[in-house]
Amino acid sequence: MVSFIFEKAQNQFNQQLPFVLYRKPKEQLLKGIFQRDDLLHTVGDFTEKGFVLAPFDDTEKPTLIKPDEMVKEPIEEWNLNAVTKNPSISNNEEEKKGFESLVEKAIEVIRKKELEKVVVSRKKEVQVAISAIHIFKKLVYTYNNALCYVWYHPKVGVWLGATPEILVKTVGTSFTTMSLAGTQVFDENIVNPEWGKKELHEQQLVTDYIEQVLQGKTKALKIGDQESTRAGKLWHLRTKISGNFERDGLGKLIRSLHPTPAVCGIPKKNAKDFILKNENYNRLFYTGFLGELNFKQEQSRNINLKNKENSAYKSVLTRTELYVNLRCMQLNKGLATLYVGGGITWGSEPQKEWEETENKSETILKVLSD
Ligand SMILES: C=C(O[C@H]1C=CC=C(C(=O)O)[C@@H]1O)C(=O)O
Repeated sequence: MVSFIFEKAQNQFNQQLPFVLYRKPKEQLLKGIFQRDDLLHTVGDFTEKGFVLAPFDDTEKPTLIKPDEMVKEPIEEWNLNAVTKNPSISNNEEEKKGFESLVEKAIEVIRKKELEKVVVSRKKEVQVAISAIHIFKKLVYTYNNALCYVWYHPKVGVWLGATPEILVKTVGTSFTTMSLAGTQVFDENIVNPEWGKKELHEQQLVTDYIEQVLQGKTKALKIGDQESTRAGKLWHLRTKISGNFERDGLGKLIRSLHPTPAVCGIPKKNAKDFILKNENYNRLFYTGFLGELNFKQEQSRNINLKNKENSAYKSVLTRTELYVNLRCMQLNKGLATLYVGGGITWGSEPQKEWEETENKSETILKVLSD
């Protein structure tokens, strides 16, 4: 059976019109949002509705795909046999040396106490011979716990990814977010991974920072326990955080969270300055955020259990669900640019940080090959 959602996405590509296809973590439903014109819409005060894709640099405006048409379709068996050859990877010694010296520089600045933590990153280029939609299908099949997406705008290009990190989810005026940091390779013989001091400290810094920026701006703030969470072939440390925010305060909430120290650092301004000055490339949408902004959700509530006819009424709540854009890539005429990074603290070692970014790049590399 030909899938309507993929046919529609292909038509949008052919007509150079914006769209996004995505599958939320653990859901068996594909969603598509299609825009009828090719205008590059942006988000101003976060009261807009649509699918947002925001860059790392929070001084630049997020883009918005207008939901002129929204389609949902259950996930089916797709034919994924069309892959031709393995990607050729351009990794070389110079890239490794360059990244390790960036890490050394970051450690130096941390030792001078100008920064407590900074996330440094790099890009990696790979030639691929498969289409964006095919890569997206493989992401969906491979990563059940991630938000998988393919996003296209004729004035920006194609982005794809499978991210494990929530920036913020809101329903009405309640929100949940998470502090995610610390990485180790998944080993199927280990059920509960043990964490070293460096990782525990690195992740705690993120939790403390989020708690601090949300204190005073939100109510009923709850910080969960540190737990291990799996993202493909990796483990991360995570703490769930929840609370309530002011009505009309969504923009303020998002702006206080983004970019979190899981992708930028502490203090935020110094870390961002360090990144912009030293990384020597533009992160664009990597470590930005993406997802549904101000969607409507119908909620049924029982108000009188004795009287069945009047037992339920429906209220409509506004819902937002944004993810941090990690484990992602940009696709341009067969050239895939992958983006990977890691958090640097006092205990970091350049060689290990390089290996960590190599492991992170496997999330995407795995679906680019047979
Ligand atoms: C910056 C990335 O990951 C972040 C999220 C989880 C764990 C991280 C870490 O262990 O360094 C990073 O903070 C990336 O995947 O490119």
